[in-house]
Parts: sequence; C-alpha cells; structure tokens
Amino acid sequence: MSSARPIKIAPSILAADFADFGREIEAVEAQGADWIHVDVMDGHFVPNLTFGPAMCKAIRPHIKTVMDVHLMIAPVDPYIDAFAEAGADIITAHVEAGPHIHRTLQAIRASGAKAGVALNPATPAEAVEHLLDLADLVCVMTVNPGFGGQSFIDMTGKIRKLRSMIGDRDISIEIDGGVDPKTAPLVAAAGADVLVAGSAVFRGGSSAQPAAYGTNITAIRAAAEAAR
Ligand SMILES: O=C(CO)[C@@H](O)[C@H](O)COP(=O)(O)O
Repeated sequence: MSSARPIKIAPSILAADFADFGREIEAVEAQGADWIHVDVMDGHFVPNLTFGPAMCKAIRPHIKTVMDVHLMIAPVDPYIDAFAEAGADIITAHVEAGPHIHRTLQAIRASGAKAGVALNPATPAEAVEHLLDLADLVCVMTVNPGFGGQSFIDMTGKIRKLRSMIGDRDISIEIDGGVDPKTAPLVAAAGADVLVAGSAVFRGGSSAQPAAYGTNITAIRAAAEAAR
C-alpha cells in the first residue's frame, strides 16, 4: 500500500546551469519545486566533484523552500556543521560512507538539520532498519551515485520494504536518480513521497524561459499522484 504523504518534487541543481544557480533556483521554485536538492560529491565516495559548504551558503538566500543537501562524501562527520551553518534544512549521509552512521545521524540532528540516510542500489533496506528512530528521511538511490542523466534502476521492492518498516514514523522516502514521468508512478505506488529529478525537470528550459520547468514538474507530479 502506498503512503498518503503529499508528493514533493525536489529538482537537483546538478542539471541546472552552473553559471546561473541563483536565477535557476528562483525560476524552478516559481514553477512549482517543493525542495531544492543539492548533490555534494567528493571524487572519492563517488567519481565526481561538485559543491561544498561555501556554494551552499551562496545559494541559500535564493532558496525559499527547503535546501536538501545530499552528501556523497566520505568521511562525512567533519563536514556536517559546515553544511548546517551554510543553511541546509536536511542533510543526508550514505549508510555506506563509514562505520558509524548512528553517530553521523545524531550529529546531523544536533546541528539543527533534519537527518537523512541514503542507500546505494546494492544496499538492502535492512541496512537502515536500526536507524529509523534517528532519521527523518530515507533516500533510495535508483542510480549509482555520481552523475545526473543515468538510467533508472528499479528499486520498488526495496521502497515497499522500507515503507512497511517505517510504519507510522514521520519519515519521508526520497527517490534519487532517473526519475521522470515514466518512472515516477512506479516509485510513488511503492510508497515514495519525495522525488528528486534533475534532467527531467531542467530539460527544455532556462532561467530566462522557465515555463518548461513548470510543465516538467507538473508532469512528474501528476504521474506520481495518479499511481497512488
Ligand atoms: O545524486 C544524484 C546522482 O548521483 C542525483 O541527484 C542526480 O543528479 C539526479 O539526476 P537525474 O537522474 O534526475 O538526471
């Protein structure tokens, strides 16, 4: 059975114009984005490099919704306070990023941010079973993290298992990777409520001509809601 939590669309700015983040964020929020997803990559935990806390601090004044920071880095703990001070509302760390994920989630909550825990496609749902009292969000990767524009990997069995494990707890299930109007119904029907989408939101538009962002967000949201 799927969740009744409202569907939220979280555009990943990895697919936005890197020379124009402020206006891109304002445009995509004006077109219906619920959260702004920021992919932090370290060239070690994942084979790509992106943003740090200074970039998060620079874009924070442009975000009126929620800054959802996804840390694809190892180690994580030394950087939590810097991302919280940069204005992250949610900080998500990977369960695979180190041996002390309980400590990491406690440190995220102590920083004042909400705590998320992410699972790579190869990691089973059971890896977060004993973390649920420390988490506000579970992020199910539907690509191997590191790059935008990859093909969706079907994780619907894992999403169903997580939704059942979560039960009545106030925890979002976020899906990240290859989300578009074709894949959104699969994950929404399985129990996801937050859909990260990069390419499928930013394609066809720009901050100067943002109507396509609205069309894209509406198409993903409508497909997800219809599947519940
Ligand atoms: O974290 C990641 C990739 O590691 C994602 O957030 C992608 O940025 C999503 O991009 P699309 O698959 O939607 O293009």
